[in-house]
Amino acid sequence: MTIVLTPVWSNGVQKLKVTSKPAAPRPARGLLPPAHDDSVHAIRCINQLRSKEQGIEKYIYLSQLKDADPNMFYKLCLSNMAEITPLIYTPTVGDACLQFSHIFRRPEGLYVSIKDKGNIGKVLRNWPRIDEARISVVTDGSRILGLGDLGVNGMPIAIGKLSLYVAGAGIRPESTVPICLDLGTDNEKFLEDPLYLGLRQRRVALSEMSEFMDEFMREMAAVFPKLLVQFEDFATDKAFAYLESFRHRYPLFNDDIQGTGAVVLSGFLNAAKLASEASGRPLAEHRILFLGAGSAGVGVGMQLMSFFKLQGLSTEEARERIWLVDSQGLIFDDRGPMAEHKKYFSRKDYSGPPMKNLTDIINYIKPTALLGLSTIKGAFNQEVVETMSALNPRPIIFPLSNPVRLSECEFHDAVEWSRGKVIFASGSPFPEEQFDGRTLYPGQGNNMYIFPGLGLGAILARASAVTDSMVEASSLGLSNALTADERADDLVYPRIERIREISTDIACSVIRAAQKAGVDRSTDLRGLSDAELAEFVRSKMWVP
Ligand SMILES: NC(=O)C1=CN([C@@H]2O[C@H](COP(=O)(O)OP(=O)(O)OC[C@H]3O[C@@H](n4cnc5c(N)ncnc54)[C@H](O)[C@@H]3O)[C@@H](O)[C@H]2O)C=CC1
Ligand SMILES: CC(=O)C(=O)O
Ligand SMILES: [Mg+2]
Repeated sequence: MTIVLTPVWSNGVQKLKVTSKPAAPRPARGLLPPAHDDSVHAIRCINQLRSKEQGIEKYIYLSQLKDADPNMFYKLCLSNMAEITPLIYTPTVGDACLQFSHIFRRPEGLYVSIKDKGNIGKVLRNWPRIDEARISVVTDGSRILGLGDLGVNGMPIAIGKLSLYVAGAGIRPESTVPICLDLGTDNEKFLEDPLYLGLRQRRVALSEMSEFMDEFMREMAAVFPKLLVQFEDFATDKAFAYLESFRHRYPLFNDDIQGTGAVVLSGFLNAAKLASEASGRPLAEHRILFLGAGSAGVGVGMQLMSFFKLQGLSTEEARERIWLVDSQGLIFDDRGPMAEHKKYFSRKDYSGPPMKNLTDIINYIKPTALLGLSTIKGAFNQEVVETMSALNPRPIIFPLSNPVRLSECEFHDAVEWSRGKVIFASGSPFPEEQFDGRTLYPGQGNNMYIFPGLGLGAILARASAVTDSMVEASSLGLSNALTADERADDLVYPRIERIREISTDIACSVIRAAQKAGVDRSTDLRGLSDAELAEFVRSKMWVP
């Protein structure tokens, strides 16, 4: 027997009903080989996975295993997080997206295209598990990782993120809804590919897309009243526009802007302490330079304002400690017209000639931290890392672009060029390195640490909106989750194997923030002590 706590709703207030249910039935006698045993089968499955050489073959195997035997798939994920996450998520999911129309075997998720405009509700109602739906990752495929416009081939990113919701936060598999919106693609290669699975047309105009998005969100709320929406990998202008237009009307967040902001703030809080211990400079004196000023760069910049405010700086003082560089160089007012989202961090204190060379910019700003969200492979070259190392006893260098092949810098190089001093976190994983007889560990500054716990907290609180305070709480929850052992190894993020524990901490912080903001509709959770709340969160996690 399994004990089940079911939330029941009465007059908008949630109560818990305790019931028990029998364990899942075994297949009838004769339908499994005589010596079949689940624990041995787990070994068989991991051996089959490891026998495949290419990442994409492993991805296909895991995708089929998930379809055939979701329990075993998630069991393997949970017991081999460090090995399997890079296969179902970045970097391998990037290859899966690029090749999606060629490796496609079976439909998974929901496709809503511009041809459905006017009938979107009807399409959504075709989803087979409407009542169970709690979390949807929605992409329009217009900026998948750093790989650009992949159109409907972006579906694997929604699927991969949702697999991490299940593995990392115990969201029930049947509660997840991957959605890919097909509004056309400007990817020439795909438009000419006879196997491409999306509409063979260019992206529609922004005005038409906005009408589509209004209808889509309205129908989502009507068809799935308990659903939280995560916007994923929309091109930057749309990412900002749709977050702003919908976040006050529906429970939703943008992972690239807010999730990435939260994960980097968290790692930065820990990294800055290590760097300040080495330099003796106060935390408030950190200076942060970004290469890349898109949804991720600006989203992280906005969230890092909290780092300085936590040190007692005013909003204006916080903003002055952040510099942004885009493809045209340092962003400053006198440079001329610029996209709306870049204006907030545009410098008013520089009016010289355009400054493009990254080393020159570093020598001018003297940053303590260099963050990459530019999609430019190798942009943090030897000269850049050495310049940062000459300025700082422990330079903070976070090449955060995905997937691995677009990373601004590899961990091995960063360690060598900084003579082992670098404090490093990257968007996609790198192996640990030996230097001077010590083992050095790279952090993975990826929103995968945040969204499972943020989503779980928002779902359990039945939040009517995802507030800035909830996003910040997820970040602080993560930065406080480091154990003494992890701190002793100079880690800035916890080990991924502890993801469920971390997601519990994050979810609790998010629920408390939702309560404070008054957006929680599960008001009975307000009366729980912190220990009871953590127990409640754990009890809600699905276990394969
Ligand atoms: N680690 C993580 O958790 C996350 C990482 N990312 C990664 O961040 C990257 C950027 O994403 P978005 O901001 O949404 O994309 P985007 O395309 O909007 O932004 C890229 C930015 O880099 C700048 N850039 C391009 N070439 C440059 C050059 N040569 N020198 C300097 N700047 C240059 C562009 O001007 C733009 O400001 C992607 O690789 C994405 O995978 C995004 C979200 C989360
Ligand atoms: C990690 C992620 O969300 C991205 O690279 O877009
Ligand atoms: Mg993303």
